[in-house]
Amino acid sequence: MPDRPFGILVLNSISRSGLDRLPPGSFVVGKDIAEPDAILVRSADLHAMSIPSSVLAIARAGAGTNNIPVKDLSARGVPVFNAPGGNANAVKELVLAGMLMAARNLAPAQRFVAGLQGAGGPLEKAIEDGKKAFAGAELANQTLGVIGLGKVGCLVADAAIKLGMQVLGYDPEITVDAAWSLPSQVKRAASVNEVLKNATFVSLHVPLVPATRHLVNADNLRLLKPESVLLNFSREGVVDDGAALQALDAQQLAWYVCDFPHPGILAHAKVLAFPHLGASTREAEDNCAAMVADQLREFLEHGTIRNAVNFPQVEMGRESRWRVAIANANVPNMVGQISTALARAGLNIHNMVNKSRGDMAYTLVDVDSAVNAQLLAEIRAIAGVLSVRYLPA
Ligand SMILES: NC(=O)c1ccc[n+]([C@@H]2O[C@H](COP(=O)([O-])OP(=O)(O)OC[C@H]3O[C@@H](n4cnc5c(N)ncnc54)[C@H](O)[C@@H]3O)[C@@H](O)[C@H]2O)c1
Ligand SMILES: O=C(O)CC[C@@H](O)C(=O)O
Repeated sequence: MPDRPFGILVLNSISRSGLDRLPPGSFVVGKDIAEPDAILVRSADLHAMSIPSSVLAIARAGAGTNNIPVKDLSARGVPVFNAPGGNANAVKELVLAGMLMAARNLAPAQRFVAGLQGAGGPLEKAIEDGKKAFAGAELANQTLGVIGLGKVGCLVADAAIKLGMQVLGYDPEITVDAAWSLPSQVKRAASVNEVLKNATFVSLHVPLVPATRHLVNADNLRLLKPESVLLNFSREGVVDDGAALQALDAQQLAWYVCDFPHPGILAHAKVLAFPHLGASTREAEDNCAAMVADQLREFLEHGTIRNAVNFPQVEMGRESRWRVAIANANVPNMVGQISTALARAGLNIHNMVNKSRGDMAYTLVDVDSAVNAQLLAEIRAIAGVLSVRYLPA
């Protein structure tokens, strides 16, 4: 353990039930930590800030990591943790709310009723005369297209099936676990276009990456039926919002439900915009904060990597007091060079694990005696080694 507590810089409001998992003796947690060992964040834009060289890990208390410069951090050997599934139920419930709000015209209906305040005349008559304008449609038997069948998309698909909807799903990289968790009634689409052509409700649940920017755009919005509802709980940028507004104006689209408001869409009568509210429930905030706090603590204290978006899962039970954690490029002979350096220093390897994912690899080595600063410097100097940490228990 280090001779001082780990410093954790907190950049957004993070649930206490997560922060309380970082005990005061071992961690100093706050908004003003000068040289933090780690950063805990929700939606704050880390692209806009210079991340101090002291930072060993970033933990995102949520799913999306597009607000974090993951590539740059990978090059520094810094893992970026997130909380897969921690807020999925919260998002699912808001998607259902969005579908119902659109299908039943609830926002204009509510505005109509609020407008009756002080209008004079018999309220009952005004209500009965006015309600015709807000008659809607039921969800049952309609088709929902789900684009992105990860943690959120699978729950949305499942809930829609339970509501009696038909579900058409598209995800070219669906995981085996996600495929197993989907109800058998979900039909598989071969493309975004197939979903747009056949669904009346289309809900997006993909990360924002270069390949998903403007996934829904002027070209493919034309495929929608005029009564369609598009729901974007993914990210601003996944839909070309200008094209969505044009589709609304041209009556090629009935509603655009969006969790990422910006000046261009705020005032449109057919936009239902929420203030990035998908994950804002007590339960989701607690889940995500607890998950990332545990992952951060395990990493800082033992080098364990669980749920990093840029590193493999690496866990090794601790059987010796002396552990070295090495992040390195996934190139040949890294393990050979690390073991040779340890052997040259007369250290016996007690246990070792090395895993890779894409360009990144990570090695945990437990040795039978203490490691000195010179050996750590030698390992650090091996070409391809990105970071080295000594973690004596
Ligand atoms: N509104 C909110 O508050 C809120 C909350 C949680 C997540 N999100 C957003 O939703 C996204 C999804 O969350 P999740 O927890 O389900 O993530 P996830 O990683 O579990 O699922 C994402 C899925 O998208 C799929 N995918 C990637 N590219 C695709 C493409 N081109 N076409 C179709 N599918 C594609 C992946 O294969 C994966 O299965 C997050 O990245 C985040 O941006 C928003
Ligand atoms: O932290 C939040 O409120 C939003 C999180 C959400 O966008 C996510 O990607 O998990």
